[in-house]
Amino acid sequence: MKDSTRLRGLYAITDSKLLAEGRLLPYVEAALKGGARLLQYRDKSSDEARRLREADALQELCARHGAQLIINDDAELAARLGVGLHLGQEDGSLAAARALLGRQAIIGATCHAQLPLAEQAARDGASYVAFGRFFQSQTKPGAPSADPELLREARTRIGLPIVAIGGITPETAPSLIAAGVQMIAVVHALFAADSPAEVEHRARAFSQLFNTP
Ligand SMILES: Cc1ncc(COP(=O)(O)OP(=O)(O)O)c(N)n1
Ligand SMILES: Cc1nc(C(=O)O)sc1CCOP(=O)(O)O
Ligand SMILES: [Mg+2]
Repeated sequence: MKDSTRLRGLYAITDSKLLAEGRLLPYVEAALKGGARLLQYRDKSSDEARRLREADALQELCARHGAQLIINDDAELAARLGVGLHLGQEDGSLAAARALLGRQAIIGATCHAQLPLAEQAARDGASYVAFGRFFQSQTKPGAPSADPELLREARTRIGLPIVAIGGITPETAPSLIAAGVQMIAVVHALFAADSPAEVEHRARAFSQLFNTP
């Protein structure tokens, strides 16, 4: 499948606090049932065995629902599972990750609000570039802020799918989609929910925003 078709829609990102105590798999499955196309496993712990176990289970869920698994920060784990990777500016060389994971792997890069970072990521072999944070984020309040105006220029200068992230809700997502982003990456507005049914409902609301022409 071409990147342009698989890299579009809701991009769900896990959170170890919101998805603790047995919620990881049922909540992620609900997000996938609600239409999430990409799932990022974002776990900042150093418990290698648990990370491998959880990523393995998420890979199986993603395969069942036709979604793509992306590992945050950890190129070795992505290589071990043969899945995608998301790297920030402090997370190591994107070009080296591309060499490790191969041409087909989805590799994303955080570019904050800086088009030159996105242009460099494109040269280094990124599959998508991520800009943010566009709104107040409960998950990462200290992330540098970005103005949605940036997206219009990004669309003309960067020939890769664009992800928007940071405090995005079903109410704020439409303006970003109208500005040309292909994916909306969400943690809190998706997973801070009381039940899997609520997560599925929220995922569906985000996903439907991509159905309109
Ligand atoms: C889709 C997406 N965009 C941006 C980020 C942030 O990555 P990074 O700057 O490396 O910060 P951490 O997520 O590692 O705290 C992301 N994870 N996903
Ligand atoms: C992990 C992350 N990176 C960001 C960036 O701007 O680079 S914002 C963010 C958190 C996204 O979670 P929420 O949808 O809860 O705001
Ligand atoms: Mg990172």
